[in-house]
Amino acid sequence: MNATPFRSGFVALLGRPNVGKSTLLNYLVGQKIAITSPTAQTTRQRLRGIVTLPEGQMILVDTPGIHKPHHRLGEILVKNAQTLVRSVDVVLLLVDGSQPAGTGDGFIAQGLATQKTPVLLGLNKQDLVADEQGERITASYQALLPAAPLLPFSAVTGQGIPELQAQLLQALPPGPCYYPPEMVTDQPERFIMAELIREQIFHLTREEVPHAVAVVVERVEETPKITRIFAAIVVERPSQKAIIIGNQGQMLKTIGSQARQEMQKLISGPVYLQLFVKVEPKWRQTPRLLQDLGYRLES
Ligand SMILES: Nc1nc2c(ncn2[C@@H]2O[C@H](COP(=O)(O)OP(=O)(O)OP(=O)(O)O)[C@@H](O)[C@H]2O)c(=O)[nH]1
Repeated sequence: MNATPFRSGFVALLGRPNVGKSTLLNYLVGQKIAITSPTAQTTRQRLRGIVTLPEGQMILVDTPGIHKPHHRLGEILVKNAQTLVRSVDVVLLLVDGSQPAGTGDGFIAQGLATQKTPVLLGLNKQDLVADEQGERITASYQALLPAAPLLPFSAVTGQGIPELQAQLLQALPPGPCYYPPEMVTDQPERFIMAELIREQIFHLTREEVPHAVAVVVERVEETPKITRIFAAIVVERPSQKAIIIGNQGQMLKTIGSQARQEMQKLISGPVYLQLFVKVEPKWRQTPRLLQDLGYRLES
Protein backbone atom coordinates (compact mmCIF):
# COMPACT_ATOMS: atom_id res chain seq x y z
CA MET A 1 0.00 0.00 0.00
CA ASN A 2 1.28 3.46 -0.88
CA ALA A 3 1.24 5.54 2.33
CA THR A 4 2.12 8.89 0.74
CA PRO A 5 -0.56 10.11 -1.64
CA PHE A 6 0.24 12.22 -4.73
CA ARG A 7 -0.30 15.84 -3.79
CA SER A 8 -1.19 18.72 -6.06
CA GLY A 9 -2.44 22.25 -5.99
CA PHE A 10 -1.88 25.94 -6.46
CA VAL A 11 0.71 28.14 -4.78
CA ALA A 12 0.56 31.94 -5.06
CA LEU A 13 3.93 33.69 -5.05
CA LEU A 14 3.29 37.05 -3.42
CA GLY A 15 5.61 39.81 -2.34
CA ARG A 16 6.82 43.34 -2.80
CA PRO A 17 8.30 44.22 -6.16
CA ASN A 18 11.86 42.95 -6.67
CA VAL A 19 11.99 40.29 -3.93
CA GLY A 20 12.78 37.59 -6.50
CA LYS A 21 9.42 35.96 -7.32
CA SER A 22 10.21 35.48 -10.99
CA THR A 23 13.76 34.28 -10.26
CA LEU A 24 12.38 31.63 -7.88
CA LEU A 25 9.73 30.56 -10.38
CA ASN A 26 12.35 30.03 -13.09
CA TYR A 27 14.57 28.11 -10.66
CA LEU A 28 11.77 25.77 -9.59
CA VAL A 29 10.51 25.00 -13.10
CA GLY A 30 14.11 24.67 -14.35
CA GLN A 31 13.60 26.98 -17.33
CA LYS A 32 13.25 30.71 -18.00
CA ILE A 33 9.53 31.37 -18.29
CA ALA A 34 9.36 34.59 -16.25
CA ILE A 35 11.39 37.68 -16.98
CA THR A 36 13.49 39.27 -14.26
CA SER A 37 15.30 42.56 -13.83
CA PRO A 38 16.93 44.64 -11.10
CA THR A 39 14.14 47.23 -11.61
CA ALA A 40 11.07 46.81 -9.42
CA GLN A 41 7.67 46.10 -11.02
CA THR A 42 8.84 44.09 -13.98
CA THR A 43 6.09 41.46 -13.76
CA ARG A 44 2.62 42.65 -14.82
CA GLN A 45 0.67 39.53 -15.64
CA ARG A 46 -0.13 36.42 -13.75
CA LEU A 47 2.00 33.52 -14.98
CA ARG A 48 1.75 29.88 -13.96
CA GLY A 49 4.82 27.72 -13.62
CA ILE A 50 4.27 23.97 -13.32
CA VAL A 51 6.60 21.75 -11.29
CA THR A 52 5.97 18.01 -11.54
CA LEU A 53 7.79 15.71 -9.10
CA PRO A 54 7.35 12.00 -8.36
CA GLU A 55 5.47 12.97 -5.16
CA GLY A 56 3.20 15.64 -6.58
CA GLN A 57 2.54 18.63 -8.82
CA MET A 58 2.76 22.28 -7.76
CA ILE A 59 1.28 25.01 -9.87
CA LEU A 60 3.07 28.21 -8.92
CA VAL A 61 1.33 31.45 -9.75
CA ASP A 62 3.72 34.37 -10.16
CA THR A 63 2.14 37.73 -9.52
CA PRO A 64 3.11 41.33 -10.08
CA GLY A 65 4.78 42.76 -6.98
CA ILE A 66 2.29 44.31 -4.56
CA HIS A 67 2.55 47.99 -3.70
CA LYS A 68 0.15 50.85 -3.10
CA PRO A 69 -1.37 51.61 -6.52
CA HIS A 70 -0.75 54.94 -8.26
CA HIS A 71 -2.69 54.44 -11.49
CA ARG A 72 -5.35 52.23 -13.07
CA LEU A 73 -2.82 49.57 -14.13
CA GLY A 74 -1.52 49.48 -10.52
CA GLU A 75 -5.08 49.03 -9.16
CA ILE A 76 -5.72 46.10 -11.48
CA LEU A 77 -2.49 44.44 -10.33
CA VAL A 78 -3.33 44.72 -6.59
CA LYS A 79 -6.99 43.61 -7.02
CA ASN A 80 -5.84 40.58 -9.00
CA ALA A 81 -3.48 39.56 -6.17
CA GLN A 82 -6.34 39.73 -3.64
CA THR A 83 -8.58 37.56 -5.81
CA LEU A 84 -5.76 35.08 -6.31
CA VAL A 85 -5.13 34.53 -2.57
CA ARG A 86 -8.70 33.30 -2.13
CA SER A 87 -8.36 30.79 -4.95
CA VAL A 88 -5.08 28.99 -4.10
CA ASP A 89 -4.16 26.21 -1.63
CA VAL A 90 -1.20 28.01 -0.11
CA VAL A 91 0.49 31.41 -0.31
CA LEU A 92 4.27 31.71 -0.41
CA LEU A 93 4.95 35.23 0.80
CA LEU A 94 8.38 36.12 -0.49
CA VAL A 95 10.52 38.77 1.11
CA ASP A 96 14.01 40.12 0.56
CA GLY A 97 15.66 38.31 3.48
CA SER A 98 18.85 40.35 3.12
CA GLN A 99 17.07 43.34 4.67
CA PRO A 100 14.78 43.71 7.70
CA ALA A 101 11.01 43.88 7.08
CA GLY A 102 9.79 47.20 5.71
CA THR A 103 6.39 48.91 5.51
CA GLY A 104 5.72 47.29 2.12
CA ASP A 105 5.99 43.81 3.68
CA GLY A 106 3.73 44.94 6.53
CA PHE A 107 1.10 46.13 4.02
CA ILE A 108 0.98 42.67 2.40
CA ALA A 109 1.14 40.73 5.70
CA GLN A 110 -1.85 42.73 7.00
CA GLY A 111 -3.83 41.80 3.90
CA LEU A 112 -2.97 38.12 4.39
CA ALA A 113 -3.74 37.99 8.12
CA THR A 114 -7.47 38.39 7.34
CA GLN A 115 -7.49 35.52 4.79
CA LYS A 116 -7.99 31.81 5.53
CA THR A 117 -5.37 30.54 3.05
CA PRO A 118 -2.24 29.13 4.81
CA VAL A 119 0.91 31.21 4.38
CA LEU A 120 4.58 30.19 4.25
CA LEU A 121 7.15 32.93 4.57
CA GLY A 122 10.07 32.60 2.14
CA LEU A 123 13.18 34.59 3.07
CA ASN A 124 15.00 34.99 -0.24
CA LYS A 125 18.49 36.36 -1.03
CA GLN A 126 20.21 34.45 1.80
CA ASP A 127 23.41 34.61 -0.27
CA LEU A 128 23.58 38.31 0.65
CA VAL A 129 23.05 37.88 4.41
CA ALA A 130 26.04 38.26 6.72
CA ASP A 131 25.96 35.81 9.69
CA GLU A 132 25.65 38.48 12.35
CA GLN A 133 22.55 40.05 10.68
CA GLY A 134 20.57 36.85 10.15
CA GLU A 135 18.75 36.60 13.47
CA ARG A 136 17.66 40.23 13.64
CA ILE A 137 16.31 40.13 10.08
CA THR A 138 14.48 36.84 10.64
CA ALA A 139 12.84 38.18 13.81
CA SER A 140 11.54 41.25 11.97
CA TYR A 141 9.67 39.02 9.49
CA GLN A 142 8.42 36.53 12.07
CA ALA A 143 6.84 39.46 13.93
CA LEU A 144 4.72 40.26 10.85
CA LEU A 145 3.16 36.78 10.66
CA PRO A 146 3.94 34.93 13.92
CA ALA A 147 2.21 31.68 12.89
CA ALA A 148 3.81 31.31 9.44
CA PRO A 149 6.69 28.80 8.99
CA LEU A 150 9.90 30.60 7.92
CA LEU A 151 11.95 29.24 5.02
CA PRO A 152 15.32 30.84 4.25
CA PHE A 153 16.69 30.28 0.73
CA SER A 154 18.41 31.84 -2.27
CA ALA A 155 16.82 31.76 -5.71
CA VAL A 156 20.24 32.49 -7.21
CA THR A 157 22.47 29.89 -5.50
CA GLY A 158 19.72 27.34 -4.82
CA GLN A 159 20.52 27.05 -1.10
CA GLY A 160 17.44 26.09 0.91
CA ILE A 161 15.35 25.35 -2.20
CA PRO A 162 14.93 21.59 -1.58
CA GLU A 163 13.46 22.33 1.88
CA LEU A 164 11.25 25.06 0.44
CA GLN A 165 9.97 22.73 -2.27
CA ALA A 166 9.29 19.94 0.23
CA GLN A 167 7.34 22.26 2.55
CA LEU A 168 5.26 23.63 -0.30
CA LEU A 169 4.37 20.14 -1.42
CA GLN A 170 3.39 19.14 2.12
CA ALA A 171 1.03 22.12 2.26
CA LEU A 172 -0.94 20.82 -0.74
CA PRO A 173 -3.85 18.37 -0.55
CA PRO A 174 -3.86 14.93 -2.16
CA GLY A 175 -4.91 15.45 -5.76
CA PRO A 176 -4.43 14.65 -9.44
CA CYS A 177 -1.85 15.79 -11.97
CA TYR A 178 -3.60 18.90 -13.34
CA TYR A 179 -1.19 19.44 -16.23
CA PRO A 180 0.83 16.99 -18.34
CA PRO A 181 4.17 16.37 -16.54
CA GLU A 182 6.27 17.85 -19.38
CA MET A 183 4.43 21.21 -19.32
CA VAL A 184 6.28 24.03 -17.51
CA THR A 185 3.88 26.95 -18.04
CA ASP A 186 0.30 27.67 -19.04
CA GLN A 187 1.22 30.70 -21.13
CA PRO A 188 1.50 30.50 -24.89
CA GLU A 189 4.93 31.03 -26.43
CA ARG A 190 3.74 34.36 -27.91
CA PHE A 191 3.25 35.81 -24.46
CA ILE A 192 6.70 34.73 -23.31
CA MET A 193 8.21 36.16 -26.50
CA ALA A 194 6.60 39.55 -25.82
CA GLU A 195 7.88 39.37 -22.25
CA LEU A 196 11.43 38.65 -23.46
CA ILE A 197 11.31 41.91 -25.44
CA ARG A 198 9.98 43.80 -22.43
CA GLU A 199 12.77 42.32 -20.33
CA GLN A 200 15.43 43.84 -22.58
CA ILE A 201 13.70 47.22 -22.39
CA PHE A 202 13.96 46.94 -18.59
CA HIS A 203 17.65 46.14 -18.86
CA LEU A 204 18.51 48.80 -21.42
CA THR A 205 16.38 51.87 -20.64
CA ARG A 206 15.93 53.95 -17.51
CA GLU A 207 13.43 55.54 -15.14
CA GLU A 208 9.87 55.80 -16.43
CA VAL A 209 10.49 54.36 -19.89
CA PRO A 210 10.22 50.60 -19.18
CA HIS A 211 7.11 51.15 -17.06
CA ALA A 212 5.41 53.00 -19.94
CA VAL A 213 5.98 50.13 -22.36
CA ALA A 214 3.72 47.28 -23.46
CA VAL A 215 4.74 44.71 -26.07
CA VAL A 216 2.44 42.82 -28.40
CA VAL A 217 3.59 40.02 -30.67
CA GLU A 218 1.45 40.70 -33.73
CA ARG A 219 2.46 37.86 -36.01
CA VAL A 220 4.53 34.68 -35.89
CA GLU A 221 5.44 32.90 -39.10
CA GLU A 222 6.99 29.49 -38.72
CA THR A 223 8.94 28.00 -41.59
CA PRO A 224 11.09 24.86 -41.45
CA LYS A 225 14.25 27.02 -41.42
CA ILE A 226 13.38 30.02 -39.26
CA THR A 227 10.67 31.52 -37.07
CA ARG A 228 9.76 35.12 -37.99
CA ILE A 229 8.34 37.25 -35.22
CA PHE A 230 6.76 40.69 -35.71
CA ALA A 231 6.18 42.65 -32.53
CA ALA A 232 5.00 46.13 -31.57
CA ILE A 233 6.46 48.09 -28.68
CA VAL A 234 3.76 50.45 -27.40
CA VAL A 235 4.77 53.61 -25.52
CA GLU A 236 2.82 56.58 -24.19
CA ARG A 237 4.74 59.55 -25.60
CA PRO A 238 6.80 60.46 -28.67
CA SER A 239 9.77 61.21 -26.36
CA GLN A 240 9.67 57.59 -25.12
CA LYS A 241 9.49 56.37 -28.71
CA ALA A 242 12.66 58.36 -29.46
CA ILE A 243 14.43 56.72 -26.50
CA ILE A 244 13.40 53.22 -27.55
CA ILE A 245 14.56 53.83 -31.11
CA GLY A 246 17.77 55.54 -30.00
CA ASN A 247 20.39 57.35 -31.96
CA GLN A 248 20.24 56.07 -35.56
CA GLY A 249 18.09 53.18 -34.38
CA GLN A 250 20.86 51.79 -32.19
CA MET A 251 18.74 51.15 -29.08
CA LEU A 252 16.02 49.31 -31.00
CA LYS A 253 18.70 47.22 -32.68
CA THR A 254 20.21 46.23 -29.33
CA ILE A 255 16.81 45.43 -27.80
CA GLY A 256 15.99 43.31 -30.84
CA SER A 257 19.24 41.42 -31.00
CA GLN A 258 19.29 40.58 -27.27
CA ALA A 259 15.61 39.58 -27.21
CA ARG A 260 16.20 37.46 -30.31
CA GLN A 261 18.94 35.50 -28.55
CA GLU A 262 16.62 34.76 -25.61
CA MET A 263 13.84 33.73 -28.02
CA GLN A 264 16.20 31.33 -29.77
CA LYS A 265 16.86 29.64 -26.43
CA LEU A 266 13.12 29.45 -25.78
CA ILE A 267 12.22 27.77 -29.05
CA SER A 268 15.59 26.05 -29.67
CA GLY A 269 15.85 27.37 -33.23
CA PRO A 270 16.73 30.41 -35.32
CA VAL A 271 14.55 33.53 -35.00
CA TYR A 272 14.14 36.62 -37.17
CA LEU A 273 12.68 39.45 -35.10
CA GLN A 274 11.17 42.65 -36.43
CA LEU A 275 10.19 45.39 -33.99
CA PHE A 276 7.91 48.43 -34.49
CA VAL A 277 7.39 51.27 -32.03
CA LYS A 278 3.89 52.79 -31.62
CA VAL A 279 2.64 55.70 -29.50
CA GLU A 280 -0.69 55.15 -27.69
CA PRO A 281 -1.17 58.17 -25.39
CA LYS A 282 -2.20 57.19 -21.84
CA TRP A 283 -2.58 53.45 -22.55
CA ARG A 284 -2.09 52.71 -18.83
CA GLN A 285 -5.19 54.76 -17.93
CA THR A 286 -7.45 53.69 -20.80
CA PRO A 287 -9.60 50.59 -20.16
CA ARG A 288 -10.00 49.74 -23.86
CA LEU A 289 -6.28 49.92 -24.55
CA LEU A 290 -5.44 47.97 -21.39
CA GLN A 291 -7.75 45.23 -22.57
CA ASP A 292 -6.32 45.25 -26.09
CA LEU A 293 -2.86 44.90 -24.61
CA GLY A 294 -3.92 41.91 -22.50
CA TYR A 295 -4.29 43.52 -19.03
CA ARG A 296 -7.60 42.80 -17.36
CA LEU A 297 -9.19 42.04 -14.01
CA GLU A 298 -8.88 38.31 -13.34
CA SER A 299 -11.64 36.31 -11.72
N1 LIG B 1 21.65 38.04 -4.75
C1 LIG B 1 20.43 37.60 -5.06
N2 LIG B 1 19.68 38.28 -5.95
C2 LIG B 1 18.45 37.80 -6.25
C3 LIG B 1 17.94 36.61 -5.65
N3 LIG B 1 16.69 36.39 -6.16
C4 LIG B 1 16.46 37.40 -7.04
N4 LIG B 1 17.51 38.25 -7.11
C5 LIG B 1 17.63 39.47 -7.94
O1 LIG B 1 16.64 40.40 -7.54
C6 LIG B 1 16.18 41.14 -8.69
C7 LIG B 1 14.65 41.04 -8.79
O2 LIG B 1 14.31 39.70 -9.09
P1 LIG B 1 12.91 39.35 -9.81
O3 LIG B 1 12.84 37.86 -9.85
O4 LIG B 1 12.77 40.12 -11.09
O5 LIG B 1 11.91 39.94 -8.74
P2 LIG B 1 10.29 39.97 -8.73
O6 LIG B 1 9.90 39.79 -7.32
O7 LIG B 1 9.77 38.99 -9.72
O8 LIG B 1 10.07 41.45 -9.18
P3 LIG B 1 8.74 42.18 -9.78
O9 LIG B 1 8.54 41.64 -11.16
O10 LIG B 1 9.18 43.62 -9.77
O11 LIG B 1 7.62 41.92 -8.85
C8 LIG B 1 16.90 40.57 -9.90
O12 LIG B 1 18.01 41.41 -10.19
C9 LIG B 1 17.36 39.19 -9.40
O13 LIG B 1 18.53 38.73 -10.06
C10 LIG B 1 18.76 35.92 -4.70
O14 LIG B 1 18.43 34.88 -4.12
N5 LIG B 1 19.99 36.48 -4.45
